[in-house]
Amino acid sequence: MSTEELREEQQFVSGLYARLDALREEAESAVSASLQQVGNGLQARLERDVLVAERSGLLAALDSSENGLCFGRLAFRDGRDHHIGRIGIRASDTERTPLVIDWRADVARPFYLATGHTPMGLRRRRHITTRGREVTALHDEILDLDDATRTGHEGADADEVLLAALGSARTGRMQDIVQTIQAEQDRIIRAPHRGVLVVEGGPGTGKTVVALHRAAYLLYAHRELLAKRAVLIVGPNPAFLGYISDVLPALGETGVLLASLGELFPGVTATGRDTPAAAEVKGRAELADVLRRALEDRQRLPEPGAPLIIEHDDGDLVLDWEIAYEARAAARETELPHNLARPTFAFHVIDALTAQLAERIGHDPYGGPNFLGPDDIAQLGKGIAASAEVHAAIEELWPALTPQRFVTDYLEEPAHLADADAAAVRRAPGAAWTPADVPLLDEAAELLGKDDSAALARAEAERQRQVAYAQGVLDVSYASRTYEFEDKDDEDAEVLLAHDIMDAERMAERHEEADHRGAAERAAADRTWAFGHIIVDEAQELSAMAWRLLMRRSPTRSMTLVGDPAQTAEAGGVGSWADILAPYVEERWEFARLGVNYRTPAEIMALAAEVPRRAGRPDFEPPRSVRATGVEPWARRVACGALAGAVAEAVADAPREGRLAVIAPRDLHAELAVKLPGVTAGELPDLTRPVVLLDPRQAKGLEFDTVFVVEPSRLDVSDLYVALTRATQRLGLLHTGPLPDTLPPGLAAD
Ligand SMILES: Nc1ncnc2c1ncn2[C@@H]1O[C@H](COP(=O)(O)OP(=O)(O)OP(=O)(O)O)[C@@H](O)[C@H]1O
Repeated sequence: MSTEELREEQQFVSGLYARLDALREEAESAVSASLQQVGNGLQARLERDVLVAERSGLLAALDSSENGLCFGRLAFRDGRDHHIGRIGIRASDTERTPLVIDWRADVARPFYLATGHTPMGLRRRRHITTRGREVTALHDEILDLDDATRTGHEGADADEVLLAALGSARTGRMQDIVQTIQAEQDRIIRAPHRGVLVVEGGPGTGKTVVALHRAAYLLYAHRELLAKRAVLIVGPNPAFLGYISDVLPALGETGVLLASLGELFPGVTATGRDTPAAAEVKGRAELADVLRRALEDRQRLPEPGAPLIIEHDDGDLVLDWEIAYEARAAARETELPHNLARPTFAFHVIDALTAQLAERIGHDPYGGPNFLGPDDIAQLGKGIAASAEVHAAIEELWPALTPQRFVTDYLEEPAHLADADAAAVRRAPGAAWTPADVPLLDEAAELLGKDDSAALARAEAERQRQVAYAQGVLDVSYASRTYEFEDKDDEDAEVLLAHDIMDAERMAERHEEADHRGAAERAAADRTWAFGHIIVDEAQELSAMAWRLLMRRSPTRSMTLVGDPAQTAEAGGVGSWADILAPYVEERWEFARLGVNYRTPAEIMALAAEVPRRAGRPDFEPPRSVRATGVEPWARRVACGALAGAVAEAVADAPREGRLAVIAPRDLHAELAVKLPGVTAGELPDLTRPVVLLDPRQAKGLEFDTVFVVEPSRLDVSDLYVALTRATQRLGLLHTGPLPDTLPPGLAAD
């Protein structure tokens, strides 16, 4: 009986792959045919571009669905029967019957949420396990206890599929979890996209993976908006972003920008590192005010009685305190950013100097009216406005500044800070930018403002061009027919049909929306881009200044923030969600908690939980581990000079499967690396290699089958907690001195 079920399921899945192949072939030949098309004129070009863009996006989605295309099946009590997969696919018949439903569609929801208690209309839920295109196993859960039919695939343990996924060897890249999303995670993934949602959870509770699936879900449910405005995912560092970078493409989504804070100021690469003290000072909210005052300092006046003397063909001009003061007051009164207020300052200075010169040249010694007429004065003014010397004087008093110039000058001579703080942030000329500098640059860019009238004019011209371009397509009905390979609850399927689109303006917008990757790329290059949704991982690490930057990128405050205050490492990290959010949304934010640890086995978590408990939080409750392995963590004390050798020995003895990390203080890396042939280390380690050497900060957010923590007594509380919670199977500690007080005495030797 069970083989019969398996055979039937295989037949269905094979048919599905045949349909996938056919769709792929169609899309491929449509792309190559249109690329060969050498039509002339706007209409032909548009026809080709629309097709190529749409079919290329379709192809990418189809390609990404090759593995695990179909992984579930729902049998409803009312007779409906749906297969669930990575994407929705319809048959080629005239009704375009849905063959498989996208996991994000509402109708797929019982796959994740239904329980024996709340069956959501289900009779049976089936997990389909595949290897390539072959169906290897079925797991059925009976949700309607009155239903006596049995398939022979009823599992004794409903979590079998989940446990298999969790116990499998790591690859160095995060995988998607569409097949095993848990109910508490599903609720977060599908939460409404408006407003701010905070997701808190301990290590391994799936915060990162849930955030990524939420991005995929939001792009599906609100594609109109989000494909155009793009989704931003902020992670702690580039290595981490590399680790998670496969998940969204595997879910068929590319309209997402992954970036660390240090990458959020276009044109700046933050490769430097701050001391903890410098990062803390730079992250304080008061820095916004400090920079504002520092900029006011750059709006200078000559000393009273010591005016600037400007050489001029018609005699020296005197730019004194009074003239500069009046000009500065007028410029400040505009309340425009510094660079945009500069023309007002310049205008007043030039005006005053012109009056000065006119007074001198046209002066009637006999007390009569000035000899010069308005035309003569205008002529004089032109001469002054064109004078390089006058410009230099204006530049000295009210310089045109770039954010880079201003922040560089500020950090070389920090003002408005206590001496110790100023000493912490002072930087040497030519030093590299650090991630904590990026919010300062962004703040500076706001204070300085940019004259973007030329860019706006260009954008408008481009829009007009797109509209004209789209006009051509309205007659091209075939060319703009695109595939709906997805069912998306039918009523608002994502179909772009030219003949549905009534005016060229709207068509131009639609064309722009279809360019998902384009939106993410455009966003990456535009400091003022307003994202459709922002997801922040390790949100507890961000400083007050970093939040200011992110909130500017999210004027609609559509955000998901995930984090774990117990893992806060950065001194500048903000303590509570309420403190972070109050300035921006007051109390209007939602909170969700994830309470199950899917990564760390119970044995390891029991040890890790001791760290916060012994560090002053005796009531600390870690997330509950979903599995135990029976393997206890161990500690090995070795003689001082024997540490690297002992680590190498432990690595050599460890099981080969999966990935292994040695987590050690940075200054030990050189001596450890020598003893670990083939190890990967440095700023951007290749996490797919079998053995990786990391410092605790780099290990944040990552996971490995086996972890060795070296010299735990040298790690502070949160770094130690993070390091201990990275293993999915085995944990060992290697140390030369006594273990820290934050670990229980009598930890088993291996
Ligand atoms: N429902 C699930 N099915 C399968 N695997 C899951 C599920 N939920 C989480 N996982 C796995 O658990 C591991 C931990 O997830 P993730 O890294 O997202 O946790 P986290 O809360 O961000 O952890 P940390 O705070 O320690 O970085 C990952 O391997 C993830 O794929």
